[in-house]
Parts: sequence; C-alpha cells; structure tokens
Amino acid sequence: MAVTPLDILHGILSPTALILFLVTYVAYAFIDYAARRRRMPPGPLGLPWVGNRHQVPSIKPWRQFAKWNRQYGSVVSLFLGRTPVLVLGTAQAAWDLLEKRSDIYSSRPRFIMAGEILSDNKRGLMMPAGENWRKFRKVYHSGFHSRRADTYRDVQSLESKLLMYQLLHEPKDFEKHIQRYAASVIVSVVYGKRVDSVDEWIVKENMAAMGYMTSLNIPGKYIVESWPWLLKLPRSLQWFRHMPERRRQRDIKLLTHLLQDVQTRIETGTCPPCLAADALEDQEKMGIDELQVAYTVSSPFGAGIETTSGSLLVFVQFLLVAMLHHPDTMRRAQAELDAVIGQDRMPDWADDDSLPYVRAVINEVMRWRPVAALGGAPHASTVDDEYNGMFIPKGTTVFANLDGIMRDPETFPNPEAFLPSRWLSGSALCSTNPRLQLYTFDLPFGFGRRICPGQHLASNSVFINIARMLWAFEFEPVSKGVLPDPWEFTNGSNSWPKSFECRMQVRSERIGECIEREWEGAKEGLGRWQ
Ligand code: HEM
Repeated sequence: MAVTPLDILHGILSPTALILFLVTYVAYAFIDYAARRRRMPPGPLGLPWVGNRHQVPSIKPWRQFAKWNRQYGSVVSLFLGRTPVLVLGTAQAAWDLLEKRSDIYSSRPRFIMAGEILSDNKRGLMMPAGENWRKFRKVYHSGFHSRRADTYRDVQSLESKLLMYQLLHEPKDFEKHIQRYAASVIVSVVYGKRVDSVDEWIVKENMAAMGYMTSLNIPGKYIVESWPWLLKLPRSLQWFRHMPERRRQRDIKLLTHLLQDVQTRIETGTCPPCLAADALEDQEKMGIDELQVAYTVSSPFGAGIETTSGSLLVFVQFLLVAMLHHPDTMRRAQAELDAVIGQDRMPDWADDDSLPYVRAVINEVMRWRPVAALGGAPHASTVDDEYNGMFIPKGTTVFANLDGIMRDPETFPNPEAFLPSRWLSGSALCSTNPRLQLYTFDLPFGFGRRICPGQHLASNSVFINIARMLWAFEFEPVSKGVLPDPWEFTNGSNSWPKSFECRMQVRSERIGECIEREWEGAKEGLGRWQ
C-alpha cells in the first residue's frame, strides 16, 4: 500500500514520535548546558534555558553570591538564561581580571530596555566599551580627576557647614539633611547651581528619570532582555517600546533644558566652573553633539547622590552599633580630633593627613557596608579568556561582588567586626597589600577602566562630613539599648540603611558656637552658587 503525505504527518504527530522528539530535545539541551558549563569556573548547577535564574534572589542577590563564593571559590560561574555570569568574591580575582585584563573586561552587558530603548545608548554607565564610552570617560576625567576634584572642595566645605548647622538645630531630620547635602553638591558641580532641598524640581525630575530607568532594569521583568530577536519585529508590534520611548522624549526635554540654562549663564558670565560648562567648551574638540553632552553630564544624578548620602548614613548607623560592641571607636576618634583641631575651628581639608584614626573609621565604614554592594554595575568580557585553567566565554557578565569582597576573611580577618584599627600600620590585622593601606583603599569605587570617575569628589565629601560630624556630635540611640538593625538595608542596586532614629547632641557649647559662626561666614560663599 502506498504511503501518503497524510500518513507521514500522522507518523510525525503520533504520540510516540512526539515523546521521542521531546526526550531528544531535552537530552540535547542538558548535554549542551553541561558542555557549556564543563570548562567554566565552578558554581551552582542550574537548568537548561533558565540557567540559575530561579536560584538568584531578586532582592539583595549579593548575599547569595557571597554564599556561593564561600562554597565554590573566589570565581563562581552561573547562567542567567543563556548568558554566562561570573561572580568575583575576592579583591585579588577582581584585580586579576578587571584591572590586569581591563582591555577585555571593560564592557557592559546589554541593557536593552534601559540602555538601548529608553536612553538610545547615551547613558555612560550602561554604555558598552567603544568610542562613545571613551568620550564619556574623557569628559569625566577632565571634570573630576584628582586635582580638578579638589577645586570643588570650596563648595563641598560650604555645603558641609550648612549640614552641620542643620544637624545642630534639627538633628532628628539627619537623613533629610544628609541627602540634601549630597544632592546640592552634585547639582553644583554639574550645573553650577546649588539647591536648598531635595524637593527642588531639578532634583525631583532627575531622580524620577533615574527611578524610571532603574525600574526597567529588573531581571526577568521584560521578555525582550532574554529574547532580543523581538527587536526584529516591526516597530509598531514591539509593545514594550512605547512607554520608554515616550519617557525618552521627556528626558531629552529635561536634559537639554538644563544644558541650555548653563549655556545662557555662561554667556552672561554668571556660571561658576562646573562639569556642564567644561563639557560645552570641549564639545567640538571631542566631537560630541549637544544631546550627548546633555546625557553625559547627567550621570551623577544616578551615580553620585545616593552613593554619597548612603555612605554617610552607613557611618551614622555604624557609630550607633559600634557604641554597643566597640564603645572606644567614637571616643578614640574624638580624642584625635580634639588633640589636632581643638574646639574653636572645624576640621578642614589640610587636616586629613593628621587624622589617621578618622581616616581609618572612614575606610572601615566603606568596607563594612559598601553602598554599591554589587560593584555598581556589572562588567562584560569582549573575547574568550582563560583564568587559572578555567574558561570564560566572550560576552560573560562579570559581577565584582563588593559586599562579599569586603567580607572575605583572607583579605579582612574577622570581617564582620568593625575594627578601624585594621587600617593602622602596626596593627596585627593591617594588610601588607599596598592597595589596602590607609590612604590607598579604593575598592568601594570599583575596578579598572570602569572605576568610578567621581571617586575623588566622593571621597572628599565623605571625609569632610565624617570628620566634622565626629568632631561636633555625640551619637546615641534614642532609647537605651534600642539600636538600628545593622542588616536592615534598602533593596536597590545601591543599598543603604533603611530609615532609623539617632540622637545627635553637640559635644560642647564651644563647638555649638563654632558651628553657628562658621555657618554665618559660609552664607556669602554659598550665595555665589545660588
Ligand atoms: C561614595 C560615593 C560613591 C561610590 C561608593 C561609588 C561607586 C561606584 C562604583 C562601584 C562604580 C562602578 C565601577 C565599576 O564598574 O567597576 C561607579 C561608577 C560610576 N560612578 Fe561612582 N560612586 C560614588 C560617587 C560618585 C560620584 C560623586 C559621581 C559623579 C560625580 C560618580 C559617578 C560615576 C559614574 C559616571 C560611573 C560610571 C562609570 C563607567 O561606567 O564608566 N560616582 N561608582
């Protein structure tokens, strides 16, 4: 009897054939997954297609990452969908890959929704390595390299005097005042204009734009991140585009308006030196158009406000918790400040080298709870590589898990304890590594060519305010024995203490008078940034 096409179709669709096909497909997927995993660094076993996605918590994933580093070693691999991922759990592994091999580990993974669709690849933090990103870094290097950052010390000190005055009179609102400080410094150094409150529209609008951007970056939220082929559909069928593209128009309006305002003030001679003014001046030489300048200079809204205020809030929490376990921390820092500064002037920039214990407290705050817990943003590799006999494929997403790196007991013995003395030479806990000394510690700012370009500006803010707060105030819990939970931190990719209470009391009448005096003297200077 002749076999008709219908018979063949029947055969193909028969339950036995379908089961056979499914079994073969699943077996192939497992074999393919095992083959991809085999030569890569060790890590938790996942599943074909999804990889380890189901094992990575969407909230504070750095804690699970650190557990895997303890279990499998300093370099752990996993898969998010089909994307290979590395988690680096020690400073040495991060230096080896992200710094010594920075020519191949300095890109970023694809951010389809936030980077490509919303921002048209114009936001530097998410830009892949390449010509545009190099131009972005150039703007930041000339705007915030070490000596240039020091030219902003004046406005940072004036804003800090206002912060001390506010803490003296409204200590309960310390979180709000610290956030205001961080926002005003950023708006000043970027657009040459300060703000009195985080409620001013320039801060609110920019933070709203950042908030929307972060809401697009939630793993698993948008199917196109896993299935980029959806971008090949006709535009009108790409339903996920419509909202972010509308939002992009709003961002462009905001950012170009801010840049044009700077241009107008430059023309009338009323704009103090700032990043936007520098970038406008160099625009032609660098070959970047006005819209790219507008996007480039706006990065500190996402990268510099929460990180700076978050680090200062970690400091306050740190002191409260230290009171219970290491009550000598605050006293020792204050004894050093009293000996070097006295009570009739505030600590200033020139005092940094004379305050080693205060510097040690700062380093320990930044180590104990790094605000950029997952290393800020992941790096991505651009070619196949091998490390200690392990294969790392091109296109691997690399997390330098700062939260785990700072708690690596080989690098930081007794890592859970906050021991500023570990930073003092002569202490048994002090590392011999030249990168981990009192004045060289830069791990909180990331690695290699992607290292935070605002690190000098940020370090200056952190130093001046922590030194002055320690000099001026006693920090106590609001009721005896009631301490903030040192693990209660916000969930975003930058993580800082959830709202908590603290009693700040001025240490003496003389110090109180000095704060009032300094603030009176600062008003005129701040007026120039209004
Ligand atoms: C205490 C405060 C700060 C901390 C802890 C911090 C930390 C970081 C970290 C960990 C990264 C990622 C580095 C990497 O990929 O390896 C980063 C990137 C970045 N930071 Fe900061 N940062 C702070 C303040 C600032 C400030 C004040 C600015 C701007 C004035 C700034 C601008 C940037 C920019 C633009 C990037 C992206 C660089 C790139 O992708 O090439 N940051 N920061």
